[in-house]
Amino acid sequence: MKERVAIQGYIGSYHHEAANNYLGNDIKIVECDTFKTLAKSLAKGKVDKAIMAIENTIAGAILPNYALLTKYNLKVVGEIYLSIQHQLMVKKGQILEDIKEVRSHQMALLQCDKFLEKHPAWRVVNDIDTALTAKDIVEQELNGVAAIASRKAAEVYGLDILASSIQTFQDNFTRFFVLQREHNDYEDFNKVSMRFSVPHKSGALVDVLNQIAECRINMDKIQSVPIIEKPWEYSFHIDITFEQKEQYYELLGKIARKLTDLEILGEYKPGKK
Ligand SMILES: O=C(O)C(=O)C[C@]1(C(=O)O)C=C[C@@H](O)C=C1
Repeated sequence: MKERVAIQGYIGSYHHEAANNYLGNDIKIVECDTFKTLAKSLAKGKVDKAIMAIENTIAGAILPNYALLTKYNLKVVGEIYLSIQHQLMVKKGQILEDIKEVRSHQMALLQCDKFLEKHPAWRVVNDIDTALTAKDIVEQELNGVAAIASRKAAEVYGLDILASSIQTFQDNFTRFFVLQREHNDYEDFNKVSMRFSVPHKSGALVDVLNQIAECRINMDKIQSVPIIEKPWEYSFHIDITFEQKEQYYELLGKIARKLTDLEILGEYKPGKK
């Protein structure tokens, strides 16, 4: 049986492209309207894996997704870095002057902020997913409406591209997590994502960071995420890479007893940047 893989969005979305890049084409894609539905589908065993965008080089972190990892107890087994080149597309025959409204996923709209500023008269509408906006234009024969989506979406649904690579900065990348219900037992991992909180006292976070430096471990990212039950308190999500696993085990030995809620979200191989 083919592996069932949940994506946020529809066929032709960036999540779809990320899933195929990592897992190949011989998989069963399960389309989910929201990140929450995606997380729930995986937690309930309706799919084997899920692909979840976590951060973008222009628009930043997708903060609610960090909370979903914890809420649904999902594990990171890999990551994908995808170049995101947004295209402005319309129903065949429509021209730039016809456009009154532009639709896309919220993150895609954020990434095209500069381009949209040049067209202040356009109504900007958030939608579930980039590919769905393209699909709707064709299926509902919408005039005066443009979608911001991938070249793949324009091909799949048959739209005309009026402007290419309209993101604010040409080098635009989104990082996706590959998620499962259980940890993978990879032998040769050299990247780890973990979450912890520290006591509200001076130097508590610095102490953890110092231990990372002492083990000669590189911290790729730190993200603070609000703890909703404790207003103005935060948990920290960090990604670390190292050469030898021993460095990581040494770090765990040093910090585990100081942190009450250390959680390993995943041990995996870094994606190709
Ligand atoms: O709408 C899509 O096509 C998606 O796959 C979603 C998404 C995101 O969630 O960030 C994925 C990559 C891009 O950053 C823009 C949108």
